[in-house]
Amino acid sequence: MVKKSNWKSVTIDATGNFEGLLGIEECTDYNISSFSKKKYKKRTREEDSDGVPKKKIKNNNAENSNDENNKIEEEAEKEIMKGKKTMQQNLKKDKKKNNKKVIEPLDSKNLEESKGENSENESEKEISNSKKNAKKGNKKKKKKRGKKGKKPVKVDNKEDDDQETLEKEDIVKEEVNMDLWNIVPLPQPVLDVLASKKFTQPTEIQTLTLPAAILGYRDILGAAETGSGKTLAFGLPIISGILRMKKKLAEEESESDNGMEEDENEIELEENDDSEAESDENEAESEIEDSERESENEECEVESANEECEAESEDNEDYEAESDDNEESEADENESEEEEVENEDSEETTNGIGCVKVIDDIDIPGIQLPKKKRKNPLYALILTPTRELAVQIKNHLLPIAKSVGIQLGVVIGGMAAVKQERVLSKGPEIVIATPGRLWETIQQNNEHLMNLDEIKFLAIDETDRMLEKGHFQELHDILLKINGDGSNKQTRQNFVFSATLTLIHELPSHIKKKNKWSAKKTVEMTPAQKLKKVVDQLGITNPKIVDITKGTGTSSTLTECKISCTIDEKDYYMYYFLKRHPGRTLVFCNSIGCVKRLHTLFEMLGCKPLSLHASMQQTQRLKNLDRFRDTENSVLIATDVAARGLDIPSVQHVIHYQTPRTSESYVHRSGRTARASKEGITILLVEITEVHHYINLCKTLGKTEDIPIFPVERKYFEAVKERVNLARNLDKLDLKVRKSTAEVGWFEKAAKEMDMIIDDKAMKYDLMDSNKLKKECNGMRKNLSSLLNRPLFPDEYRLSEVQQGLQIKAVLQNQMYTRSAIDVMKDAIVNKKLKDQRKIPKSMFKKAKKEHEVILPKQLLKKTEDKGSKKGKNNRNRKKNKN
Ligand SMILES: Nc1ncnc2c1ncn2[C@@H]1O[C@H](COP(=O)(O)OP(=O)(O)OP(=O)(O)O)[C@@H](O)[C@H]1O
Repeated sequence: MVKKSNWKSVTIDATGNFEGLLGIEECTDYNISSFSKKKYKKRTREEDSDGVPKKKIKNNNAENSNDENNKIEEEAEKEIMKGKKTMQQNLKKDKKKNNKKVIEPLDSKNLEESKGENSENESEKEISNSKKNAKKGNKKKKKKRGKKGKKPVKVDNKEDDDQETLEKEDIVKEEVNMDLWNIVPLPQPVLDVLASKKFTQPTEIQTLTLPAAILGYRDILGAAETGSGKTLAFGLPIISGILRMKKKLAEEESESDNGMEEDENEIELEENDDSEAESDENEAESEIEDSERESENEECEVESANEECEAESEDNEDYEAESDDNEESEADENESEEEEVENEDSEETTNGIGCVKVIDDIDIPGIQLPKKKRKNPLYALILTPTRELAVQIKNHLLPIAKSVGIQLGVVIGGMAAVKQERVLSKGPEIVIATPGRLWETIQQNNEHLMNLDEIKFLAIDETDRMLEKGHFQELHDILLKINGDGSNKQTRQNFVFSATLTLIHELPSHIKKKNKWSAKKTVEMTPAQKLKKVVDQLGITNPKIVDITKGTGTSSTLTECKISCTIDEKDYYMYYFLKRHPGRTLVFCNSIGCVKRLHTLFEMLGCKPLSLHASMQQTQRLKNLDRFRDTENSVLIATDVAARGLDIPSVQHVIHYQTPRTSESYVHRSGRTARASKEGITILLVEITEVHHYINLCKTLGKTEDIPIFPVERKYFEAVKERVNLARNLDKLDLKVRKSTAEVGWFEKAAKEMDMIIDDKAMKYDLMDSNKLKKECNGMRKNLSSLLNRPLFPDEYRLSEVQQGLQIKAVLQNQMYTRSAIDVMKDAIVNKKLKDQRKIPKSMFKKAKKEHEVILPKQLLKKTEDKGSKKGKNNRNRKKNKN
């Protein structure tokens, strides 16, 4: 565009009809500049502030300048020739940006046009961005502020609240000392995210694995207790690795671009015979411009990546069709806006200097055009056994990835195919997936998953579960695909993590028996052999093995206990526990049927339980998990789908309603509490048929002592039983009512369809039965609700008095009432130990005394002897007195 201009009047030296012509002016001094993004921004802002619509300005300009353009063009041609090189380089950059567009041979006019094209493209982006921004309104503004705040730059003349945010964030930064993360070089934005989460230092597993993974690029086999931070132990190396790769790729690209530029420059030099000094100047100029543009483009890319990430996170969090529609309609709106903007721009450019002719996909001999820019390749794949875990890992890594412009995508069962397609079409660098859906998507030839054998990072969370025989056949297929012909194996970094990676089972009794008689004996695996098997299955070479599980896999902050009972009593104990020790409680069952039964029963008992199992709808599964997370005293009854990896903050209690079949299951279920150094308690309900599972479990986990028994106050048990029994009966009756109503309904319907005449009497009896049952059911429901309204524990009586105003009592009783299960159990353990100590036989004490006599210094011994003699004298005196 023409930037600065001076106009001089020109005398007309010609004959002809000049009616209506006032005079001609010549532009004598002007500059032509390319349309930089920042300048454009400024311009649009000015226009906006004038309150004049953009389109109008463009048209007016066009009218005024139409007749002037010819002259300007002539003069401009000279100037343009000077800046030809600069233009060419700008052109190249723009071609790279728009990659599908090829500019016609580089004569001066086209250069001019290309300039217009440059500005057009940039302005197109700008306008569409600004429109989008305007639409997003305050939300977007807030986000931008956040971004600005992250940069430790002092900004003057900012809005007050901007400054405030900066100051606040600076304060936060000052408070959080992140020096302990210096073991590895992490980008500042990543450290900022970690600081905001108050992760002031790496956990043990992170300390032991991050340097080898990030600095040594080693494969990692990590076994650490549940809740110890394994996700970041593989997440951070993957993110920082991708960043490094992207940076390297960008450097290589810019190098090859420079090479190409040089070649083209040489051709130019031959053509134009420009002076050396001039070309140097232009080169320098163009370099500066290029670098400016590049940095702008980078910013732009990162921003858009971030936006996409955000959108995606929303996508993934919400599986509802409703939101789908909204998103789609929003996308449509944006598209139409962009179209509008395109039209505006084309009007502008055709009227002004930048007249552009664009031909798609034409190769110009002698000019090597940049390859069509490929969408982000897939760098990393994270595989998990459950959908919830995949979503959780995404949520855990998202803020970190987002801070450095890396996108994450989730591929899990239960997700709508359209949504799945959309997620992958964005080209996320990291895909987190469950094996089943991933394999399905691969088989549908999804473009983003085509080059799985070229991925640079592979993480398998809960690996032992994933590689178990009979599970996840798809995983083996996926691994075959990833390993391909084996050529990329060496360049891929692998992460294998689990809390039970090195847990070894005792041989089952039937194999032991078999071993007795057969010559071919099955030998128990050692942890090393188990790891080797994993390494072989995955095709990993020379991994760094870190095992800090200390044989158990459970956290040291976990308090374990059990309740031995009959199968019938399990409901009583569970109800007692939930009522006596309110708190976020996760109850595990071995089957979906059991989950369903307990859900109905405890719903009737007013415990408002949530449930989670594999045959539920994915939306409901995630909703229930969220509710459980958000409600303080909530109860989630689940199968083992919730056992692995789920990180729900502040789960206080885990109840194993049924003894888990494997020790791995016990470890992972129990690991939902006592996470990240917090305390938690796990209670195992063991009935007689489960004892052998319990014994196996203790053996595998290397327990030398029986798991201690949780103390239950028996005095409340009658009231507990009464309620639970009533609820059970109600449940049974309710089922009967539903059955009979369904039967009557079915009979009537079938008779109608078959045009049968029904015996009214028989029908009447059926209906009477059904109504009678309903009445009975309602009566029982009333009884139960009045029972439930009464306090179960005496403390509760006093609590209700408290509600009437006795506040001092409230404090005391509240303390009594909410006494935590952990405290109760800890007290019980201590008391039991004290009792056991008292139980030590006298002979043991004598022996101990003898040992002490050897160790104790002579002086002390004398004192104790003196005391003993004094005591002896006193005793003798007492006896004498008595006599
Ligand atoms: N460096 C850290 N400092 C403090 N907390 C951390 C740190 N790293 C991770 N955490 C937190 O610890 C909790 C457990 O982390 P994570 O889910 O990664 O554990 P895990 O070892 O994978 O557990 P599981 O074996 O059950 O899957 C999370 O809430 C996470 O935010």
